[in-house]
Amino acid sequence: MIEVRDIHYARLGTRDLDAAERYATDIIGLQKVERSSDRLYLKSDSRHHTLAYFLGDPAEQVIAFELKDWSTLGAAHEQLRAADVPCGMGSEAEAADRHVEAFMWFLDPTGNRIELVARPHEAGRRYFPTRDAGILGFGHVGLCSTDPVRDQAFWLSNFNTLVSDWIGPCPLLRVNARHHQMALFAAKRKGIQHINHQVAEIDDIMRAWYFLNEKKIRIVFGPGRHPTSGGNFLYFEGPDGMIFEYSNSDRTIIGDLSAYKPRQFPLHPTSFCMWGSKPDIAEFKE
Ligand SMILES: O=C/C=C/C(C(=O)O)=C(/O)C(=O)O
Ligand SMILES: [Fe+2]
Repeated sequence: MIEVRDIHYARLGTRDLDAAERYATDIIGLQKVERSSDRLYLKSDSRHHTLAYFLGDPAEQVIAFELKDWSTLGAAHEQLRAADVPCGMGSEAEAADRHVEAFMWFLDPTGNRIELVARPHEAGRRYFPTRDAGILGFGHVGLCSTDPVRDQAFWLSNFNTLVSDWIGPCPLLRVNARHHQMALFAAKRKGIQHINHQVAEIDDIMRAWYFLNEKKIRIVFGPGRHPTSGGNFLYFEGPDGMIFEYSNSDRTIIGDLSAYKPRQFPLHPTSFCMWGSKPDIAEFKE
């Protein structure tokens, strides 16, 4: 069993780093920590970065989880290799590019590239953005899955992943006390379906709604409230069609974990928003 602590970063290819930088800093409210001709690192909390853009194909999208115990990296690689999962160890140069001491990569059954990182770098300075969006940190991703039942089995059998809730066949998965760090949404493609940043309160969601409308950013879902995590949310479109979400999903599952029962929600609009907001996101439609 591979034990991970939390989701750590997303890495996205883009053909236009300048546009990505403007959007990430001026619109989302992330802080630029480093920029070169082919890299952009953005931070949202105490870590060196939680989102990186590289000059390349926007279809290349990666998420990373931090291992609970850095010394299990070799064993994790061995476990996945023995299970015939496409995987490999990262080189020293690739680890330096990710600001981690070491890492490995693998492909989930849909073909999503996932990285497992050991000893990722903290920042010596706190997160200090130029736009105050109320961001508390990187929350979770929605990941596209061509078969959520198959991919759920992959995550449950290889990792310390637990189901918090389902919407139809799609699981919202946690690896720690927070409601979810990854949700698998049925799609015809691989890739990241949305990237979530947690914000402090509902006022941040509504302030963002006015701000994004003023900036003519396409809102694709919300403002609303998820019955699953209980969070208020707002989804909006970013560079290369990536969907970003703000939410204040503060539901935690602690104490006697065996007593928590994952809840099954039907594939119905009320399972996505309890207020009645309708998504303009393919994977959130019935
Ligand atoms: O509408 C489905 C999404 C639910 C939630 C939630 O419960 O917070 C998410 O944010 C998500 O899965 O991405
Ligand atoms: Fe989300």
